[in-house]
Amino acid sequence: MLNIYQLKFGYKAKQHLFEKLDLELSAGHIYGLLGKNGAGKSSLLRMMCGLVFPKEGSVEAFAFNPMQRHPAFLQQVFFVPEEVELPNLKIKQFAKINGAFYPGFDREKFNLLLTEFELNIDSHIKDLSYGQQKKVSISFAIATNAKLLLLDEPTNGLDIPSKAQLRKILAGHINEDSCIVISTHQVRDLDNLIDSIIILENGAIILNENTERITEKLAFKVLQQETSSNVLYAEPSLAGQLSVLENTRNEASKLDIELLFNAAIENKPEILRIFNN
Ligand SMILES: Nc1ncnc2c1ncn2[C@@H]1O[C@H](COP(=O)(O)OP(=O)(O)OP(=O)(O)O)[C@@H](O)[C@H]1O
Repeated sequence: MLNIYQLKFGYKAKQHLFEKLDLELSAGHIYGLLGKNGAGKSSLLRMMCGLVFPKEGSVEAFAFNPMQRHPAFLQQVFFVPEEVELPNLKIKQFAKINGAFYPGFDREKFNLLLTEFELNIDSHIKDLSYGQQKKVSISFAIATNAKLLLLDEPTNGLDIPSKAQLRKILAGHINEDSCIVISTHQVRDLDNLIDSIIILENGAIILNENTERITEKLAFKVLQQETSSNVLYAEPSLAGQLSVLENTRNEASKLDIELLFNAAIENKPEILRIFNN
């Protein structure tokens, strides 16, 4: 679906945000893109849809080079930025004008999603709250049926019931021809939705694995003390030490994305060793 090879990129001539970054995304998956503030998550999403260009290396998305901004490519990709900016129109006018650009745009689906988010298609966008505008943007993005859906912090600004609705909607939207990449710090909002985790750190991808393989290789446990030599990372909690261990005994455990992220940042060499074995 998308291949990034040996990517070098920076906004300034001598400062590189990415160095030799490789990434492969497959259709049928919902990826969670994680990284610290400033790691370059939004920049990477922008690169995937051809809004910024690499200095070296290549990006290929379903046989297109996003840099060329070919209409047939742009019709198949949709990026929802963290801060949405919608035009001063009624929702229905917005959908009519912009939907024309996307051959796969499904008006009925758009109406349905608006209803699920309790929005009225006759409302004027300028009368909506920030969270409501975000819902319009996400609904439109999903209704385009784009192959590649890129969402930057989609749950920011959404109220608690809407986060659950968004999870349900995205889970129902994914199919074997499409791929969703969600950049987020709010990992708990997307728990049980994301099926693959990408961690971006220091200009490179240090982890790109599906959740099954992660729990095959790692165990997430609450320990009363750090007794096991397999502990890769631990942090205190009221219940005990929240710990990430190498899963040498094939134990079943539930993935804790936040803990995984902290383990990957704090103990990168060991995490790399385990997944590259
Ligand atoms: N248009 C721009 N011009 C110059 N520098 C930029 C631009 N956009 C982003 N940057 C810089 O690139 C770096 C990565 O920014 P980016 O927004 O991609 O990171 P991020 O991982 O999405 O961060 P956050 O989690 O804080 O949203 C930051 O140091 C930022 O200041």
